[in-house]
Amino acid sequence: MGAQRVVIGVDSSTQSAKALAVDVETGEVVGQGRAGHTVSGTGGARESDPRQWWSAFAEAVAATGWADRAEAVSVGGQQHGLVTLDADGAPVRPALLWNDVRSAPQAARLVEERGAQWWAERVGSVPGASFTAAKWAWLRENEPEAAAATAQVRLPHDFLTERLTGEGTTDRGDASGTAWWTGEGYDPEILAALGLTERQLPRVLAPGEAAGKVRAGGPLREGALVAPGTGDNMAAALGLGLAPGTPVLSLGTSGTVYAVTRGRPQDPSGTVAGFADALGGWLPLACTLNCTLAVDRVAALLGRDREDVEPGGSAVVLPYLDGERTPNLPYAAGLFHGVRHDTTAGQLLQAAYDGAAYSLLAALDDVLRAGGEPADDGQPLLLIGGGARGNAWQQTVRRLSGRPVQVPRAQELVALGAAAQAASLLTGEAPDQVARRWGTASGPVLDPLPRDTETLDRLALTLRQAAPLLGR
Ligand SMILES: Nc1ncnc2c1ncn2[C@@H]1O[C@H](COP(=O)(O)OP(=O)(O)O)[C@@H](O)[C@H]1O
Ligand SMILES: O=C(CO)[C@@H](O)[C@H](O)COP(=O)(O)O
Repeated sequence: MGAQRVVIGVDSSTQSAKALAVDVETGEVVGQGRAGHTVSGTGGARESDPRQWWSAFAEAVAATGWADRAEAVSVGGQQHGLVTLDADGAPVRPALLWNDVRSAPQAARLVEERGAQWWAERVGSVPGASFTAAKWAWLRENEPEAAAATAQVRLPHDFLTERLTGEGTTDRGDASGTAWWTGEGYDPEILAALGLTERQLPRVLAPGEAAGKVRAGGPLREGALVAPGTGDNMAAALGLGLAPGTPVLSLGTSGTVYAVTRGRPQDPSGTVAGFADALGGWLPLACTLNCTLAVDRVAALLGRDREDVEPGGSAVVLPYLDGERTPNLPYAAGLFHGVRHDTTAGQLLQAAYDGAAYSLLAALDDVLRAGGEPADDGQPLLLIGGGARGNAWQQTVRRLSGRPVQVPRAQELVALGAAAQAASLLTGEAPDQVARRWGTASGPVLDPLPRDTETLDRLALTLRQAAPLLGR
């Protein structure tokens, strides 16, 4: 028998770095590690120090016990974040994260200048506040000295990959969240309008092309192969070995709903972002800013455990504590409505789950349609992310979707997808094929429940009627 071959996959997400050491042959997780990040900012601001991502990465990787032996590594990271580096490669300022909504006016201006249809056709997405282009426009306007000091612009996963290899690289999945990459290359017209040049951006690797090798002095074995990495949602799609048309709902800091599609999506309404996946296909996706953290915050305000929900009542909660992206309400705050004397704390908490799941489920068919895949209500919805472990989340999704829900036993699908990318460099297989061989998507399928149309209608009506309160 040959020696055991192990790779490391990392998820550098909003709240923490999570690393898995995985046996290439069997997919068995042989070691894991986790280290937290700090997100700072009040109001609409959300920032993190990229140097802290790097130390959390090193800590998480070391905790797997395989850092000095793993043959290859890959990094999946939170999408969109603007990392600005000076001429020496040091961060000019903290990174502006995907959920920083201060860039909402700049996003609105970008869309106003050229029209939503133009953006959807040109880059697949209508840029909202989360997109890197809007963040760069915010920086130029609000901190011109920082923009002027920026020699290189990176995304979170690019930053970590470059620290490993010394090469400025990215991949098509993460590049598609910038709003300055067309699906074929960087768009010179958009870059010129933003005062950026291609030389400031990383090289976009082809799917399966190695980013390089680990340099000496880092947290991993020198010479280990480094796979391209990608955005966290693209990595999770790889980690599930996702076939075209299978819908996924991810419940984490962000809520996302997406599918791999063969067709290039374009949604001029802006609800669905037309991302690329990490292979040669597409990943239409809708994303909310308020998901597990918002619901946990409501539970804490009510003094309840997160599982302590009760059915019934007339309360509606729109848990838009961070502003919201789907629907596009960056200036909104949370709203409690329909509360009566007999409303219980458990019903209010359930209403917060309902409000957080509502827009994601409402966007599910749009996601499939945008990529030209048929919507089939009988097909199981794959439920992943930290929230997927919670019973209240599972029951909420079953009740509001009316679909069968499959909960993969494997956790940390972003890190697993990154590990599959790393393994594919060693075996020559496609990364999604590796994940299918590892059986990462398998898990119990929960039967569908009758769709709770009464709650869905109440949420839709409240959203419409509350529009003046949720706008600017
Ligand atoms: N057993 C559980 N039940 C419900 N929610 C959970 C459970 N475990 C973790 N979570 C939620 O998962 C979230 C983290 O999910 P994760 O997918 O790791 O987030 P991210 O990758 O965005 O940092 C936490 O905010 C927490 O609310
Ligand atoms: O902005 C998006 C997708 O467009 C988010 O999904 C981020 O990629 C953050 O991911 P998590 O930290 O919640 O996993």
